[in-house]
Order: sequence, then structure tokens, then C-alpha cells
Amino acid sequence: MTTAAIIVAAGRGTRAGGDLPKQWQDLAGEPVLTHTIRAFAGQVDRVVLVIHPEDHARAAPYGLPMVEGAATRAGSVRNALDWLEGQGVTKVLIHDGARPLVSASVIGAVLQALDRATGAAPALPVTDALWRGGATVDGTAPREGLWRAQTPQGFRFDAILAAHRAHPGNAADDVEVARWAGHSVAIVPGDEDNLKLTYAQDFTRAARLLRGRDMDIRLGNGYDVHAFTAGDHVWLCGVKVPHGKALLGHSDADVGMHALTDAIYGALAEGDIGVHFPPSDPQWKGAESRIFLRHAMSRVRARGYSIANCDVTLVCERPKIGPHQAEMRAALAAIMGVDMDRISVKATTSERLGFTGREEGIAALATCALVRA
Ligand SMILES: Nc1ccn([C@@H]2O[C@H](COP(=O)(O)OP(=O)(O)OP(=O)(O)O)[C@@H](O)[C@H]2O)c(=O)n1
Ligand SMILES: C[C@](O)(CO)[C@H](O)COP(=O)(O)O
Repeated sequence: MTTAAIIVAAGRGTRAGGDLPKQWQDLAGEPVLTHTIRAFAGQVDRVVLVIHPEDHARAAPYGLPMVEGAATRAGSVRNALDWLEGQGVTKVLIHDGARPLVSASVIGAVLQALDRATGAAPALPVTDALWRGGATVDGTAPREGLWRAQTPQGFRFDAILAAHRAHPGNAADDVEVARWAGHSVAIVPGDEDNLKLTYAQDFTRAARLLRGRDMDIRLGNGYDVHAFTAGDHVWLCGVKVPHGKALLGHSDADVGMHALTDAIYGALAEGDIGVHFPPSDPQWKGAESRIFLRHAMSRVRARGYSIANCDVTLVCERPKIGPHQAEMRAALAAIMGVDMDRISVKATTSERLGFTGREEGIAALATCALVRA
């Protein structure tokens, strides 16, 4: 069984306006047609583009077979069906190049429905009331049983080829052609986001939907403990805090910064501090923990993320953290290169219970949210 998709992109987009036909206009940094073609990658065995002769050079870089369009959409479809004949195609999907947000699940549902039906197409029920009129409402129309048609519209290949060849022409879509030839067409659930770019304002909505779709949010947590040793200060969240003890560690033992750094590595699924800065490596002996945090931040940026927010909790009886809280937030924010309002530092005691309660050491927990838009 061979499946093919015909993407019709030979129209001139007169209703959308602009310097270029709508399928060549920019949508979120790429031509509309690039998004549409990408949606079919891996979904079908073959993709054929139907292109206006003037657009040949623009479409060539896609490296897909190109068929010349006709004066009408139906004529454009017919040219591609003729071209595919004899290539062993059993199921064909016919899709508007101007519907760049079609989802894999809609494509999959149409293909699947073709196992049982000659034709299948996505649609959404009409939910708004329907009126007749112009400047005023002159009447109403029942909406029950009415659907808003989308693409891809899918068919058994031989059936739709024969139907298009016999049809007198100018059908609005391929379902109309198939039904005219006597085939029944199953309706599969459409998708509100699968809009057709028809008018200029449709681009704004499509760009907003694409932005939302691409957003990626990642969460990480970190936990660290350091024991007290003899000394007169501790480093906590980048601040030197006078204290009757010091924290023991291979580096400067900044337990808060370590927990935060691990939370960031965790969000990226890139291990923890020990993986990037092995304690067995003498070069990190006594190292400032800000080196680790800066490295984690460089990984965040390299992967295209930014910090949404971080939250660090220090668990200790003493030193008291409150007087240093603002300075700690400012220090972390400066090292990370983010606004201070994205960084929280807070503290709690463990009610004198456990190792922190006995003042044998300090524990720290951190969470971090990364966002890529
Ligand atoms: N002769 C045509 C007309 C339309 N199409 C394609 O069919 C799809 C849906 O058509 P429509 O939205 O009507 O596009 P245009 O004809 O380009 O728009 P307009 O009617 O505003 O000029 C579009 O991807 C369009 O490129 C085509 O391949 N050949
Ligand atoms: C095929 C179609 O997308 C179904 O909704 C639509 O009919 C084609 O566009 P047009 O605006 O009707 O020309």
C-alpha cells in the first residue's frame, strides 16, 4: 500500500493580499508552505506539490516532485492526480497549502478512516447560530447537521482520479467531487487550529497558535547537603555569611547554589554537578560554586531555554538566613544573568530534628522552571 499527499499551492491568494501569494508569505519566520510540508513528513510515502509556474524557483529547494497548477483548485488537484497515476498509490490525501497547522492526529485519522471508507475528511460541527442577511439580520437558518469542511480530504486513489476526470469542474473541494461521483465520505474530527489562511488577519491567529505549540516548559529539582566543620563563615547562595562554623566540601561548599545548579541540570536532563565537575578532578578543589552555576546557565542558553523562575530553600537552624535573603537573590540573579524577581531564596528550620536540627550541617532544596518559546 502506498500513500501520497497532494499539497495544492498554486492559488494566488487574492483575498489575503500582500506582496506574495499567501503560501509564500512569512509565518513565524518561515514560508507558510514550509510549515504545511513539515506537517506531512513521515505521515505518507510521497508528497507532491502543486505549484504556479511563476513559483517554480521558490518551491524547488523543497526537493519534492512539482506539478503545475491550473486556473481552479479542482484543476490543480486533477493535474496532480494525473501525475500520480500508475505509481501504485492506493490512498491519497489532498490538502490546502494554505492550512499550515494541520496536526499529525488529523492526518492520521483521515488515513485510518480510509481503511474502511472510499473517502474521509475532517470537519467541525457548526456551533454558532446561522443568520441570513447583509447589513441587518433578515432571517435565521438551522445549523443542525452542518459542518465546516477542512483538509486533508482523503480518498482511495482510483476512485477520486476517476471522479475528478468525470466531474464538470469548479467543485469547491474534493469531497464535492467524490460525492458527485456517488462515493460516500466519512467525517473524522477536525481541529479548530487547522484553519485555512484566507484573509490577512488569519496570519496573526496562525502565528499565535504556532508560538503556543512550540512552547516547551521543563522542570528540575535539586537537593544537596554539606556537613559543618571548623571555620568562621559559610558560603550560601553566593553570599559569604559570618558563622561560628564552615561547610565542608570539595569546592566552596555553597549548598544552596549546588542544589540550584542541580535543579537546572535536572530540568535539562543533563545529569548533575558531579557529572560536569567530578569531585575526583583536583582542578575543582576549593572552586567557587558560581563556576558550576554559570556552566549550567550556558547549557540553558545553548539549548535555547531561558529561566522562568527558581526557588531555593535552605534548611538550617543557624545562621539565620532572613537578613541575607535579598543579597542572596541578587547574587544568584547576577551570576545567572536573569532578573531578581525570577529567583527566590527562603529558609526553614527542621524544628531541631535530624542532622540539620542538631546543627551538624545544612541541607538545600531547589526547583527550577525553564521555558523555550
Ligand atoms: N487554482 C488554484 C487555486 C487554489 N489552489 C490552492 O488551493 C488552496 C485553497 O484555496 P484558496 O484558499 O481559495 O486559495 P487561493 O485561491 O490562493 O485564494 P484566493 O481565492 O483568495 O485567491 C490553496 O492552498 C491554494 O494555493 C490551487 O492550488 N490552485
Ligand atoms: C477545500 C477547502 O479548504 C475546504 O474547506 C476550501 O473549500 C477551499 O478554499 P475556498 O476558500 O473555498 O476557495
